[in-house]
Amino acid sequence: MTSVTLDQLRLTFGQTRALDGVSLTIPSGSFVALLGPSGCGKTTLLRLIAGLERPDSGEIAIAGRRVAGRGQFTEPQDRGLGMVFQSYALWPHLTVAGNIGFGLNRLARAAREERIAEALALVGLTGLAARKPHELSGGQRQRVALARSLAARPWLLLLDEPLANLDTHLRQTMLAEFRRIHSSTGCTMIFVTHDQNEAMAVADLVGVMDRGRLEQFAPPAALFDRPASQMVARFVGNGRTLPVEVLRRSGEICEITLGGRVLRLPGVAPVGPGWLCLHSRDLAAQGAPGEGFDAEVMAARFENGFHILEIIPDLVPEAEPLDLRVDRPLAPGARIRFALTGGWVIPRAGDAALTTAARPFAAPV
Ligand SMILES: Nc1ncnc2c1ncn2[C@@H]1O[C@H](COP(=O)(O)OP(=O)(O)OP(=O)(O)O)[C@@H](O)[C@H]1O
Repeated sequence: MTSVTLDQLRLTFGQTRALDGVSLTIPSGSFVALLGPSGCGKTTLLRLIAGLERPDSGEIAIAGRRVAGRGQFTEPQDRGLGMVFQSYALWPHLTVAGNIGFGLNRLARAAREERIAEALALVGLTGLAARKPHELSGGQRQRVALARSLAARPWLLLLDEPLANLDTHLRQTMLAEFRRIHSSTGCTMIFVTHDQNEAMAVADLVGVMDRGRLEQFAPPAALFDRPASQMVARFVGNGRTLPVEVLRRSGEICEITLGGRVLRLPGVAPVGPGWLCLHSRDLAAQGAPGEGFDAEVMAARFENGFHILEIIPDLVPEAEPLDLRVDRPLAPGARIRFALTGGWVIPRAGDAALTTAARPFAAPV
């Protein structure tokens, strides 16, 4: 079976530290997304696994066999993997069948045709074998590129932003296809994307990267529920972090002060400075006087069928606005009261200098 183990991978291009000590174990048969802002090192990591780059230091093992590190290097074609890129790179003069069978010359004709038919069926293109790439839609071309990789029956498939050139509707269709192909082939898939909705929709496990480092590797829900760092808390789901003081911790409940108020919320921070990580689902509009927090409405927007208010709590005036879902919009300047219904408290060690008003990460495209 095909697990992938990365141990302390480092790679520098000139002055740029593209990867800065990444360690990760990708279980055999899993569907993993590598996610992070532009330039965080996702593609570099994928290229290292593929063998298209050599690490400065660290090791890579595929299916328990070392392919890079300690003086060893296995060429890409000998790693038993398939790759699908953003650009489909199909041969324009070959038919769909010709493109898919291109790398299968070592097989006898009958076996090759069987593989082509099998790959076409896997991606739902049976019947289009005789077409040329220019006679296909963008989505169909992407499927041919996928079929070409699958025809070699790889145990490890690397996908580098494979949906970047497709429109929203086609992306959704292809995401469903990836999941279906993953469950029917059982191969390990590693998918690079900067679009977190895409990552969350397809992957069993998501690796969030930032500035060449792996911040967290966890199932999608855990990135929301239990972010490991301020970066993950803010990047995933457009989260916010508020500075708090942790007074006491008992198991996974932290007693904190937020703007002078004492609260008990889930978390794992030791006594001392902490971040309270919040998403809009952790806030509820609440009318009861004397309870909750007072806030001022800064802006309102309509998103995915909900009215969202951007509010600044009176107790934390320096905070970046929090998102609050409401039934009806309120004008900027209006007052509102809200309750905290959840959140996750993490330590503020090391990044205490970061302000809560730090620039938000770019929204997913
Ligand atoms: N061949 C190269 N030569 C010089 N610098 C490089 C090279 N490849 C990558 N880099 C730099 O390494 C860093 C990581 O790049 P990488 O392409 O891995 O990021 P990424 O997370 O995939 O970004 P994006 O989402 O924009 O594709 C970036 O700062 C990039 O400019």
